[in-house]
Formats: sequence, structure tokens, C-alpha cells
Amino acid sequence: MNKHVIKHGYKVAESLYNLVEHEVLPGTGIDSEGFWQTLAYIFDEFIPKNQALLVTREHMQAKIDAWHLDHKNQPFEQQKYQQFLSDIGYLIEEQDDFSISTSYVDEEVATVAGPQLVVPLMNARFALNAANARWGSLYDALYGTDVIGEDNGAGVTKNYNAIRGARVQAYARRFLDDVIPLTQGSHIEVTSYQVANGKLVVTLQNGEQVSLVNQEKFVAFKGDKQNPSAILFKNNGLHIEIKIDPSMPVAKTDPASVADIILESALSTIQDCEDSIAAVDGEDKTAVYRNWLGLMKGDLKETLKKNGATITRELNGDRTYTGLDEQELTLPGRSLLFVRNVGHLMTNDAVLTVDNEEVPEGILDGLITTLISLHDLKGNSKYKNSRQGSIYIVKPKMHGPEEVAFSNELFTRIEAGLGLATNTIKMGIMDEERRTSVNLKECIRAAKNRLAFINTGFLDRTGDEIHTSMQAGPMARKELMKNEKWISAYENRNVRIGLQTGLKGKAQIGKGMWAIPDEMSAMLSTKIAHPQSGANCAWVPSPTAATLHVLHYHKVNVADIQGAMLEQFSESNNDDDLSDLLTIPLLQNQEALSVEDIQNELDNNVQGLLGYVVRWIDHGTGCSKVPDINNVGRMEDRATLRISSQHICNWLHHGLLSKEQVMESLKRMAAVVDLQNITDAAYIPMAPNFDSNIAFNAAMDLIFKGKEQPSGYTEPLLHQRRIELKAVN
Ligand SMILES: CC(=O)SCCNC(=O)CCNC(=O)[C@H](O)C(C)(C)COP(=O)(O)OP(=O)(O)OC[C@H]1O[C@@H](n2cnc3c(N)ncnc32)[C@H](O)[C@@H]1OP(=O)(O)O
Ligand SMILES: O=CC(=O)O
Ligand SMILES: [Mg+2]
Repeated sequence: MNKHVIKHGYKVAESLYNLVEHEVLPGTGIDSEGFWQTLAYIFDEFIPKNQALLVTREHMQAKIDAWHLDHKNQPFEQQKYQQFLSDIGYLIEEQDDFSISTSYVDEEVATVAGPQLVVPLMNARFALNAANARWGSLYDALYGTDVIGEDNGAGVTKNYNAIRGARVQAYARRFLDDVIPLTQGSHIEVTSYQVANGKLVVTLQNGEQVSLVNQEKFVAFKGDKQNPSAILFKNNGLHIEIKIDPSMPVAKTDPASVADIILESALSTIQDCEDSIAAVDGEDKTAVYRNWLGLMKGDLKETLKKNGATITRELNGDRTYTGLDEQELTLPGRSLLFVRNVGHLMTNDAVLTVDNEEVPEGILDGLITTLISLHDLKGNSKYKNSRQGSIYIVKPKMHGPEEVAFSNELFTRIEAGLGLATNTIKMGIMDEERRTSVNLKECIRAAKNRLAFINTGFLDRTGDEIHTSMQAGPMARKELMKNEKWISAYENRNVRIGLQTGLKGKAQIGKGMWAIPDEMSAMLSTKIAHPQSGANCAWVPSPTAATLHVLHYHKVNVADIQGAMLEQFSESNNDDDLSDLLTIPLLQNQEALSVEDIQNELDNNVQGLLGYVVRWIDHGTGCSKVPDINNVGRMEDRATLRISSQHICNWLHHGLLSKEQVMESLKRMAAVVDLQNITDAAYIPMAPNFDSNIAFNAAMDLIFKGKEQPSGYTEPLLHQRRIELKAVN
């Protein structure tokens, strides 16, 4: 067990204590004793409330399970089911209309629509990269991904492939023609961009001088007006820089010496303490908090080897240009950072009660991540995160309004304890549990003075859909879930309620993750649906994906779409989409499933599950790219694991699978996963010693004990097994 320091009746892990005492508190203006006293008061007050909320979850789930068992083999009556959900307080009556009144929200959240990057905060290399992903090279994003085809000699080669490069240049120019068109001709014909009398003068190959159709989109430049090194545009609130540098190899093939198109990309980033990391004890929590501290103090650094060279990565500075008024124009060089705390379920030994009980991790996260954020608010960093003086905390996995009210109250108490004005902490609500989706309006009301985002976390939400209705019958195939009634009702209703509660211009309405990190071409052709649906941000898994997804926000003006939607809502009665939302995605036509279909479904789930779990348990890696059965790399995190484990568990429970069949698949797929990891020297193979392999046992538990897991969450079992592994290593 970790060593602890006793503070006001609580035992604080020594590593955390030292971090807070020596690195966090200095410079915050908060004295040590006052802080530990606040911590103790907050735990005294909120631990019992937190525990009571978890008991409510258990009771509701037990009643839902019982209802389905009572109605087994009877025709399903939707109205009766909904009435039952109301009777048990799962479904709450919506109250009067209202609008949120959140203030001091940064423009990246309130008014400018764009990509939102998510990153595991435990990984400093990635966390820094994400903070710096505010600006990204469009040329690199295109060249390095499948957006540019490999046909006709355009493949990725060891050295620079000029054929591929030419395609990249052409693609980027078509984009410029779309969003900043010239009065005549195309950006591909340009031989020079110059500035004269506050206007952009563009010379084409035929010698003609033209300009922009929308002059106001040209906002700044760098260098000499006759010979600028950068031209800056703004479209839909997002910046585009044409970088001009004749010394760069790619510029030599360009008549206007364009070296790159740099796009403002990840407007905001969520630094994640939750589903993409594996922090199981006080030591791990301290490492995560230390990275957040480095980001808030602006001094986080990571030395790494890249392309044979050793580099030190740190936060990028702001970007400066010359504005059209000849004054310096400074733009943020870093993404606006949110921090995602954990939810209400887990506990951690970073702090123990006097009875050696672990404290709720979510309460600790709220307190420590806020304390650390004081460095940003107090200007202790050479960089600014929130120019509005706010702290952005995403709260995941909350079930219904009373759990949101709990977080709201906790944040108010933390603010008071740390001397902050009430509502300095802005809350992001993940709409990812069914009891939150069905009561979304009331959830928003419960945080209406601090709400900064709602986001459809469809991955957790799918896991909860399966678990909540575990007893109702076998669920639809995983891949086909996206065609089910509930999910479109969920996505549309989230936007509708968000707009009707006044989020436009004040907060984000966000959409979920693109979970196929290497399929950027597919992302480009489909993820435009997110801004088109009225969402002003959507999640991407990497900086490259952010630079590509931002193209959608240049093409779609989300504020206009939201405005039109609001008008439409006021003219028509809203359809009652609650029944659709509550339509359980049961497998239809089970007889049509062949033996092979069932086996494929199982093998695919098992492969993803094992591929993820083995890295989680053995390496403490909370988010991985794992090949599925078709060899497509999938982003796996605890939410996708929740889906696969619950899905197998559900089919097993309803007899579509046998225990032996699941075991056979687990063992066969373990060998496949072992092979996939063969180049990793630190990898511990699962086959053939399955019984003694901790990761393999974790995988079995997730399936065979899946029904009993609270809300079908994977973290209790993952934590238990990782702690077991850490103890033997
Ligand atoms: C349901 C939910 O809760 S979704 C939210 C949780 N999910 C996430 O946060 C996804 C975060 N993404 C990731 O962790 C990764 O992109 C993965 C695991 C999906 C893929 O990782 P890898 O296989 O290592 O990616 P790949 O090899 O293609 O790229 C690695 C490079 O991209 C960078 N990178 C990849 N993802 C990110 C990211 N999210 N933020 C910043 N940089 C990133 C790395 O820093 C690295 O670059 P570097 O060598 O310069 O440091
Ligand atoms: O947190 C996101 C999700 O989809 O779950
Ligand atoms: Mg989630």
C-alpha cells in the first residue's frame, strides 16, 4: 500500500501530498492547512451524498431488470414501459422552459464552431501535442493519410513523392477556392499573393491581378507586403494561413512559393482523466495531476525520440501577424483546454478515510484539477488557457438531473473553498447515460449557470443502452446499432434540447468520437453530418483528424444552421421523440442470423476486447488502436470495451452464445492478439498459460461477470486486475 500523510482525518498518498504541497499550492495564494481543511470538509459533506446516488442507480436497475423479467414472453407495450419508468422516477416530467445563463465562456466554446480533440492526460507526449494542435498543416494531414489515393504512382514512398505532393497541393487549392474564392480564376493559378492598401492582391499565371470575392476574409499577413511570408484569412470564425517560403522543397514546385496551408484546427481539447487512461492508485493519479499542472503552469516538457532525433516538446507560443490596421495581431497558439474528471462511480486510494476506505475519485478530481487551474487564472503561466478566467471541467457518466445537481453543488463548494467566484468552473455534461438522455432538459437546468457543453458520448451511451435493458432480450448486432431508432432520436433530441435551452452562442453542442483513426477519407466524407446537424463541435482522436475535420466547419456555417433550427422549432410542435429514444434496440429476426454471423460477431467483439485489455492491464495504456477482425484499426477505450463486453454478456445471457463458445473464442483470439503484439518486447503473451495471465482473466471477468457490473462499466474490474498486476511486478 502507498505511504500516506494524515491531514484532518484523511490519509493522503505521499506522492499526491508532495505534489500538492511543493508544486501545486505555491503560487495559488491558498495556504496548506486551509487547503487540507477544505478537502476534509468537502469529503465529509459529499461522500455520503455520492454513495446515496450510487445506491439509487442500483435500485433503479434492479427495478428495470425485474420489470423485464415480469413481462417476459409478453408483447412489448411501449406506453406501459414508459409509464413504469415514470413511476420509478427514472423518467422525470419536464418543467417550464428556461435558458442557460452561463457567462465568461471563451469564444472557442461559445461562438466559433470547430473540432474538439480528446487526449489521454496521463501521456505527456500526446497531451502536449494535443494542446499544440490548435494549428495544423493541411499538407501533412493530406499527404500522410488515405484522403489522397495511392493510385497512379501517388503512393507513400520512403522519400517525398512529388506525384502525391502535387495531389496534395491541388486538393488544398480546391479547398481555398471553395472557402476563399478569387474574383476570377483559381488559387492553383496564383503566382503571387501581395498586400496593397489593406487589400489582398493576387496575381494569376496570365498576369491578371484579382482579389477575393469576400475581401473581409483577408485579415492579416506576416513579413513584407510585397513579399509576405504568410497571408491569413478568416472564414466562419476559423483562421487559414497560406505559408509562403521559397526555400522549402514543396514551394519550389509552386508558382506562388506556397510551402503549406496551416489551418486553425483543434479549437478546444479535452485533457482526459477518464476513459482513455489507466490511473488506478495514488501514484497514477499524481502523475496525471502533474501533467495537468504542467499544462496550467505552462512548463510541461517531454523529451522524445522522433525520426532518429531527440526533441523536447513543449507548449507552443501564440502566433503573431500584422493586421490590416498595421497593428500586431496575436492569435492563441494553443487549443483551449478542458479537463475531463472521472464520474461518480470509482474510488481511489490516493486519499483514504480514517477507516481506510478509498474516497470517491470524482470528488478528488474536481478539487485537485480546480486547484491546479488556479495557476492559469492567476497568470502564473507565460501562456493563457482561458482568456475569460474560466475553468472547464467535463463530467462524464452522470445518471439524470440529481447527479448533475450533485456535481453542480460540489463545484460550488470547491469554488467557495478555493476563493473563486461561483460558476468560475464551467461544466460539460456528457450525455452518455440513458437516464441523462431521457431527462436532458432537467439535467441542463441542474447546471444552468455553469453549463458550457453537452456532448453525445454515443459509445458509453450504447453500452448503457445494452446494460439497462439486459433482461429485455438479445440486442441488435453491434455494427447495426447505428441504424436503431433510439440512436437517431438521441442525437437529434440532444441538439434540439440544447438549442431550446439557449446553448446557441453560449455553449457547445458536441457530437461524438471518430473511432477509426486511420480512415480519414471516410471521416471526411461522413463527419460533415455533425456540423450539418447543428452541432458546434465534434470529437476527433488525433491532431491530424482535427486538421481534416475543420474543413467541414469552413463549409458549414453552424450558427446559421442553429438559427434556422430554432426558427423551425418555434413554428412547429416538436415531435415527441421520447418513445423513439426509449425504443429498446432488440435483435429483430433472430432466426435470420446464421451460425457464422453469430461467430463473427463474437470473434470481432472478443478480438477488440482482448487487444485493448491486454495493453490496459499490462502496460497501463488506457486508449489503444486495435485491429478488428477485418484488420481495421479501431480506437478502443473503456467506453468501447463497455459495449463489446456487455454485448457478449447479453448474447450469452439470452442463449445465442454458450459459455464454451465464448471461452473458445477468447483463447483463439488471444493467440491472434499475441501475434499482433509480437514486435513489442515488453509484451506478455496470453497463450497458452491463460489461467495465470492477469489480462486474460480480466477479459473473462468482463464478460462472465458483466451482468453484475454497475451500469455495465468496465473500470471496477480493470482497476482490480491492474492493481493485482502492479502488486506482483
Ligand atoms: C469514448 C471516448 O471517451 S473517446 C475519448 C477517448 N479517446 C481518446 O482520447 C482518443 C485519443 N487518441 C489516442 O489515444 C490515439 O490517437 C490512438 C490510441 C487512437 C492511436 O494512437 P497511435 O496508434 O499511437 O497513433 P499513431 O501512431 O497513428 O500516431 C501517434 C502520433 O500522433 C499523436 N497523437 C495521436 N493521438 C493524439 C491525440 N489524441 N492528441 C495528441 N496527439 C496525438 C501522437 O503524439 C504521435 O505523434 P508524436 O510521435 O509526434 O508524439
Ligand atoms: O465519452 C464518449 C463516449 O462516446 O462515451
Ligand atoms: Mg464516454
